[in-house]
Amino acid sequence: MMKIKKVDLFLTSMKLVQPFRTHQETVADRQSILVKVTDDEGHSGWGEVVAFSSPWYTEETIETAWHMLTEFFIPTIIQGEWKSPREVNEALSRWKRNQMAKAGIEMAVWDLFAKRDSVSLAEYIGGVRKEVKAGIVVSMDSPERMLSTIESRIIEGYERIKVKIDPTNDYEMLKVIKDAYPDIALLADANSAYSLKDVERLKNLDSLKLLMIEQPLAADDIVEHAELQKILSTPVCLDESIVSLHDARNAIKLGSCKVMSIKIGRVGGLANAIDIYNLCEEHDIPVWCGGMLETGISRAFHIALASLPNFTIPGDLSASSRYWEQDVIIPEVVVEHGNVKVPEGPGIGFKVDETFIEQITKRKATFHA
Ligand SMILES: O=C(O)CCC(=O)c1ccccc1C(=O)O
Ligand SMILES: [Mg+2]
Repeated sequence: MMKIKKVDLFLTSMKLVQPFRTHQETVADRQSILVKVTDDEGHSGWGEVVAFSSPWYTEETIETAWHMLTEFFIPTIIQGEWKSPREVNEALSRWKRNQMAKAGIEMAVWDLFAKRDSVSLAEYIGGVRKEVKAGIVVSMDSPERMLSTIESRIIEGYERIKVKIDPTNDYEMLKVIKDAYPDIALLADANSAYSLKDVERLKNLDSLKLLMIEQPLAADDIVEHAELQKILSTPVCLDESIVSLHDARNAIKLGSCKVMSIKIGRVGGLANAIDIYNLCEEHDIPVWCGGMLETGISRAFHIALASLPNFTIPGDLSASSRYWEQDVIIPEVVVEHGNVKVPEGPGIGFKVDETFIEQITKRKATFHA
């Protein structure tokens, strides 16, 4: 049994080393909500809300998440006695959606349980890999600048490259990259920039033999994605469309994708992420682990998740230094020979730098049982 005695919220702001550009939004200053839960024995666990300041990726924002946490989710979990992180996830499921806000606190509870039991989070969830494959995302830019960024990343050891595309910047830019690096594992993420009207444009990308195309259509275009996948030989990967196990089930049933990206925040927590992972394994759908321009806390969770055996495709797992001058964890995440080591220490396996967190905190709140 676990009694949660205290919850601390830190609304932080960190400058990205480079602004991150998609067709919808440019992120330069990254706000996050870092969540610390403490039990009655003095153990504590950390989680992170990966919503953005504006609702460009999903409908949540940092402020809606703050509201949900303070008014509903913290009061729901701070009074009970919990047998497992899953039980906390189920208690939160009585409230609708708001997946990233839920995930932020649910993750902290997973870290807390693993720390109390003195096992690494990876081991706690059945992870087997000692290291996981890294991957890099190159934000939208001119083809020349994207090519030179890709060159540096390849030198740093990344073997899988993802680029952002939209209808004004797709085939030609991808062709330039493919011609320069014919052997690189290349995928394109459209973040819903297309509709079925663009089917010829998308079909034209088939000749590039991309690893996959990520989220070409809108988040709720689950039926349209199935139509598109029938026409394309390139595998479709869903990102924004999958925010629950139910969504994953529908997508598989309809044939809306051949690959799925799993992000703990997007799907409302680690328990849901594991459920989606298991469902995909049952249906031979390869999965990979996404990223959210997150701090080291959420990244640590994604590293633990990616240590499960069926994460066969390198994810958006990059070094801390690709995003931040300084990360909130010690040591920071590093990529060596294209891999990230899965930490073996208890819980997330990184020390959380609370002194640094205090420095970047814009708003703080503490809740007692
Ligand atoms: O490097 C990362 O953290 C992932 C970059 C990325 O593509 C992304 C970042 C934030 C939100 C959505 C996405 C996405 O996968 O669509
Ligand atoms: Mg994506």
